Formats: sequence, structure tokens, C-alpha cells
Amino acid sequence: MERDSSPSDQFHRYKNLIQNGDNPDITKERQGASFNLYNMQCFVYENDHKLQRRQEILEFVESHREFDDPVHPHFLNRDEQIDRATRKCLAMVDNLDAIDVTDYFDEAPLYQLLTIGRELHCLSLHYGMFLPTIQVHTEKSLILGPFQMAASKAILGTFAQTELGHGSNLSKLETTATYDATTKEFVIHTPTMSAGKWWPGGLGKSANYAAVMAQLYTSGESKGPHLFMVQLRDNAHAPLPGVTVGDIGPKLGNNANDNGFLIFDHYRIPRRNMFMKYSKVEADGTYIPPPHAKLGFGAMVLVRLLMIRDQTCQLGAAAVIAIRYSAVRHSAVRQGEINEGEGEVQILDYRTQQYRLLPQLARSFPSSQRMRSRNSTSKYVTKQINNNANMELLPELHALSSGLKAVITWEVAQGIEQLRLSCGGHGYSRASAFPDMYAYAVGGCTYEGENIVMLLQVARFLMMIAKEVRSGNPKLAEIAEYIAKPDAVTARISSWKTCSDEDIIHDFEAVTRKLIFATFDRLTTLERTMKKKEAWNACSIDLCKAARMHVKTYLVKNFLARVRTCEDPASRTVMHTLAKLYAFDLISGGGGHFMKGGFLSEKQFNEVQLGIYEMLAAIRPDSVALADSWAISDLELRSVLGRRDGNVYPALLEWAQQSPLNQN
Ligand SMILES: CCCCCCCC/C=C\CCCCCCCC(=O)SCCNC(=O)CCNC(=O)[C@H](O)C(C)(C)COP(=O)(O)OP(=O)(O)OC[C@H]1O[C@@H](n2cnc3c(N)ncnc32)[C@H](O)[C@@H]1OP(=O)(O)O
Ligand SMILES: Cc1cc2nc3c(=O)[nH]c(=O)nc-3n(C[C@H](O)[C@H](O)[C@H](O)COP(=O)(O)OP(=O)(O)OC[C@H]3O[C@@H](n4cnc5c(N)ncnc54)[C@H](O)[C@@H]3O)c2cc1C
Repeated sequence: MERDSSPSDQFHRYKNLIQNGDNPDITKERQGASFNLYNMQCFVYENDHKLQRRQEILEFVESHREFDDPVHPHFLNRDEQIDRATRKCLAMVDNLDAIDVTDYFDEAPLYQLLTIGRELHCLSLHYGMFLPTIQVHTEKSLILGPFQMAASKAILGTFAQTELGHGSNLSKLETTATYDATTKEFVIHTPTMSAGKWWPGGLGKSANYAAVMAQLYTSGESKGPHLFMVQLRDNAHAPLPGVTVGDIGPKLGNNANDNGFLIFDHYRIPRRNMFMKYSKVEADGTYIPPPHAKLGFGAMVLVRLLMIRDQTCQLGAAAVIAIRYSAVRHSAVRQGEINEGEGEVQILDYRTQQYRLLPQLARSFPSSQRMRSRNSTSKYVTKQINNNANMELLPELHALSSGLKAVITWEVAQGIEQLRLSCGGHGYSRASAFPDMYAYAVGGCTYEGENIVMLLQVARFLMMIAKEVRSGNPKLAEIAEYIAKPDAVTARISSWKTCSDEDIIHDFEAVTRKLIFATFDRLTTLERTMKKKEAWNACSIDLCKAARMHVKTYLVKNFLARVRTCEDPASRTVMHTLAKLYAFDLISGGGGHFMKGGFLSEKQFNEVQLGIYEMLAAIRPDSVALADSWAISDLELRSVLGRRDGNVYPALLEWAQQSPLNQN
């Protein structure tokens, strides 16, 4: 259809009317900050070296044309999305010298965000699970070959565990690996329809190898799920005979990833292709069990730790977008006036808006920071296991990683949605980045262990501790020491300005302890008349509540402890208020638990509410600077609403221009 004036012409006429330079409101916000931004950024990223590395990696990516996007990824169809992500992946791994590839918690995820964006892609599982599986589960003398092949991409792998019929319940996986001592091979087979592998990332089109979880049978006996290295495609990338493989179709998000299905028909692999670092099958079929039954699940524990950090950064980015937008939103559309006649206000000035934004900002700090020490915990545990077969810390690490994964992915997904809503209509546009962020984050509630299932794992750990405490002979992990402390009758919390960190921790620990023992008592009472598993099921809602509260207490304690390490007084003051806001907001949301039995009085509860309102007002002038303290570049943020310069409206018009519907 011919037009006198194309949308593009109209747009350019309009764009010329818009001034250059940063939005004045956002500049004013930055100028009003009570702390030095650089000092705060160094605190957030632990030191100036990490901050500098962020900048160097950004400059590297920006200066390499192969990372450019000729068409904005939002306007691509699925085939094009996969092509784009694959092209980017290749450019990314061709330039790995730009980063410290062993830094899975900072440099590698940042590099990936800058090059590809928020997507699981064809190599996510290769780097995220296949390589770690080789590292964790291959015998030392054999590791070099497969590891070098995988590291150099001579083979591309995925992690094939979940089946059509079973995902959470690993013990019931149906794929079989039956040892044939005559040929010294395993026969991998899919005996039923529900045994077909379903979901593995990169499997549909990209991977030519997989770490496959299958039920091991040797000498006629079942030995439970074990991992096997399985070649799926030949050198021409065609599926090998006995292997049927394909893509499972579009999903809520992560559509640049070819999640796939996989069916085996009596497919044979050599005996040495079993990952035999911990458990073994000898040539004659003799089975040697691992030193700890759950060592085979080690790669999942590592990825849960990775996810906690990765997901929290998503919430941080979402808070940055919503806060910056709230600072510039007011000039084009009047939302109302607080004092009639005094003109419109920035939406950031509405107390309800602050209540939507600032607790989410607070939530984004503690878990991201603690993950740095979790990283060293996981390294420590892995070292202990490797060197001395010392498994003492494994249950603690499993409980901690499962609990943090479940609580954080849920809070991140909910937080992103809340922040999206806080941006009104523009939050619903993909230009805001919220829809992609939400789709990415909410996947994390399911993969790598469904959240409720993970909480119930934490609850198992807590019930075991409660039993030990009641028996008077507890051997307590560091994270559970508080469970053995004496009962507390009344809460100590008071006004946010006067109550100490110890008061807050005291109350959180006391409430969590009460929840744990109330659940334990209910469980043991039910066990007198029911089978153990029935009693567990009957109690499972309370078990999840206790597990959640245990994790939140852990996060509050760590946030407060981390703030104490901040050397810059001005930054410490603001962060301390943010940490208290985090704690008070949790108390307010969990009021029922805190007020039960009169532990927290109504007067104290009112002080908590009032404290939240006052803290919102206190943090308000620093909110844009606090968002800036995440030191997220526009390239990493990928949001029109969250641009650093605050020039949202011209950028929205420019973004919409790229819609294929405007091309003719
Ligand atoms: C340059 C680029 C760089 C990139 C960097 C990017 C970073 C990006 C991040 C990420 C990218 C990757 C994206 C990933 C995509 C998704 C992948 C997937 O989803 S793979 C599939 C996951 N599948 C699950 O997670 C199944 C969940 N199910 C289970 O884990 C188990 O079945 C479980 C734990 C639910 C139950 O275990 P039981 O089947 O053995 O049964 P029970 O009887 O409950 O456990 C027995 C005992 O073993 C302990 N246990 C269980 N698991 C343990 C473990 N792992 N460690 C220690 N103990 C464990 C238990 O606590 C229990 O202990 P007691 O008896 O109470 O003392
Ligand atoms: C984006 C994405 C990527 C993925 N990538 C991979 C991959 O690369 N490789 C791979 O192997 N898998 C992958 N998965 C699969 C994923 O790991 C599983 O979906 C996940 O572990 C949950 O298992 P399920 O789907 O069987 O859910 P189910 O276990 O069927 O859960 C369904 C419901 O049942 C409940 N439930 C289950 N068990 C219990 C219990 N014991 N007690 C109480 N409630 C219970 C759950 O809480 C949930 O509400 C991926 C999934 C997604 C969404």
C-alpha cells in the first residue's frame, strides 16, 4: 500500500524534535546521591579489580563487530533466533581469551549476557552442565581426552536426564544401561514411551554428545541411576543408528535453545563411556559403589549454585530498569499531582511506587553477594571430596544450594513481575526487557530441580537436625547452629533506627526455630499413626514453610554481615538501611509466623510497618544511584526503559521502527 508519508518519515520528523543529552531528571537524581558511586560499586563487586574487568569485557565486546546485531533480536522468528544465537555463540567461544573462563560466577556469565543476552542457547548446556559433568565425574587419568575435546568444541554436549514420564524423581528414570560382559559394552535403551528423554538443552539440533542418566544394570542387578557419555550424531551431524533425536518445539521462553527429545533403540557404547570416577563397573561386570550414594548428582549441585547468582543478577537488572524509568516518567503523561497546583511528580515519588521498587532492589543484593562465598564453599567441598573422599559437608551443601535455588528463583520471578507492573503499559512491551527476563527467570523455578521438591530436600535436612537437637546429641552444620539455641519468648524488634542487627537476627532465628520444631512435632505425632511417607506428605506444606523461613533467615544474616564489611561509611549507611528494609519487608510479609503465640506484639508489628514507610522515604533520594551501583551497561541491560541516559521515549520510537510490520 502506497502512503504519502511512511511511518519512518513521520518518525524521523518527530525524533528531530527530541533533545540530545541525558534526561535532566535522571541527572538530578544522580547528583543528589548521598554516597560516592565508585566506592559503592567497589563494595557491590567486592573490589575495584572486578569492576575494572566488567569495563574491559564490555569494551572488548563493543569493539568486535561479530557481536553486533544487524536486526534487533525481538523481531526475529524462532529459526532466526536460533541462527543468531548460534552465530553469537561461535563468536563468543572464538574469543574466550577475553575472559577468565574458569570464573563461572562473574566473568563468564557477564560475557555471555553482553554477547548473546538473556537466553539459554545451543551451548548453555555444553558449558553449564556437560563440561562440569566431565570435570566432576571423570577419573583423573582419563579426563584429558574428553575434556579437551569438549573444551575445544570437537564435541558438543548436553545433559540428558529428564524423561517424558519423570524429572524430579530420579530414582524412577526408565532409560536403561545394561552391561554386556561378553562385548564389554553398555546397551542404552528406551523401554517405554515415557522413558524418552525430553527437555535437554541443545539436544534438538546442536549437540553430538550427551551425558545420559540411565538406570545401570549389571550381572542382572539394578544399581540405580548413573551417568554415561554417549555419542548421538556422526561426523556429518546425522543421528547414529539406534538414536532418534529432535526439537521439542517452542516454549514460554529461551526459544533460541533447541531443547530436545531422545530415544534409544538398544544402542551400544564402550564400557569406558560410563563416568567412573566414583562408581565403577569392572570388565567382568562387578559393580563398585561410590563413597557417597549421591555423588552422581554433583553436577546439579554446582549448577544450582551458578543459577542463584545468575538469577539474582536478573532481579538486579530488573530493579535498575524500573527505578530509572520511575525517575524519568512524568513529563509525557500526567499520573496525577501530590499537591494540587504544584505540578506533576516523578512516579518515583509515590510511596506505593517506592514500595514496589525498593524492596526488590534490596532483595537483589544479598544473594548475589553471598554467592561469592558460596563459590568458595563449593570449591572447598569439591576439593575435600576429591582429596579425602570426605563427604561430611555434602548434605549441608546440598541443603543450602537446593534451598537458595528454590527461594531465590521464586523471589526473582515474582520480583521481576512486580517491577514490570510498576512500569505500567511500557513494562508490557518487549522493549522494556521484562517479558524476556520473566520468561528466563521463571524457567529457573522448574529446571535444575522443581522448587517445591528442592524445599522438601531442605526440610529433610532440617528435620534431621531437629531430631538430633531433641535427642540432646546434635552434630550441627554451621548453617543450622541456631536451631539448638534456647527458645525465645518475645521479639526484640523495635524502631528501625534503634534496633540492632542482633535484635533482627534474634527474631528471625527464634521464629524459624519455632516453625521447625512445630513441624517436627506434628510430623512425629503423625508418624505414630501413619506410615512415614504418608506423614511426610500430610506435613509437606508446613515443611516447605519451615524450609523457606530457614533460607530467608540465612539470607538476612548474611546481608547484615556483609554490610558490616563495607569500609566506606556513606555507602555502609545506605546499604545498612537497605538490609533493614529487606528484613522488615520479610517480617511484614510473614507477619503470621512472627505474631504467632504473641511473639511479636501488635505494637512491634506496627513499628515494622512504619519502619518500612520511613525507610522507603530515606532510600528514595539514593534510589537511582543505588541502581547505578549495579554498574550495568546498556548493552548488558538490553532495555529501552532502563537506558542509562533516561531518554526513553525516542528510544521506544526507534525500537518500534524495527518492527517488520512497519517495513511496507
Ligand atoms: C562462556 C559461557 C559460560 C556460561 C555460564 C552460565 C551460567 C548459567 C547457569 C546455568 C546454565 C545451565 C542451565 C541449566 C538448564 C537445566 C538443566 C536441568 O534441568 S538438568 C535436570 C535437573 N534435574 C533435577 O534437578 C532433578 C531433581 N531431582 C533430584 O535432584 C533428586 O531426585 C532429589 C534430590 C529430588 C531426590 O533425591 P533421591 O532421588 O535420591 O531421593 P531422596 O530419597 O529424597 O534422597 C536420598 C538422600 O540423598 C540426599 N541427596 C539427594 N540429592 C543429593 C545431592 N545432590 N547431594 C547430597 N545429598 C543428596 C537427600 O537429601 C536424602 O538424604 P537423607 O536421606 O535425608 O539424609
Ligand atoms: C527451560 C528448561 C530447561 C530444561 N533443561 C533440561 C536439561 O538440559 N536437561 C534435563 O535433563 N532436563 C532439563 N529440564 C527439565 C527439568 O529439569 C525438569 O522439568 C525439572 O527437574 C522438573 O521435573 P518435572 O518436569 O518432571 O516436574 P514434576 O516432577 O513432574 O513436577 C510437577 C509437580 O509435581 C510436584 N512434585 C513432584 N515431585 C514431588 C514430591 N516428591 N513431593 C511433592 N511434590 C512433588 C512438583 O512440585 C510440581 O508441582 C529443563 C526444563 C526446563 C523448563
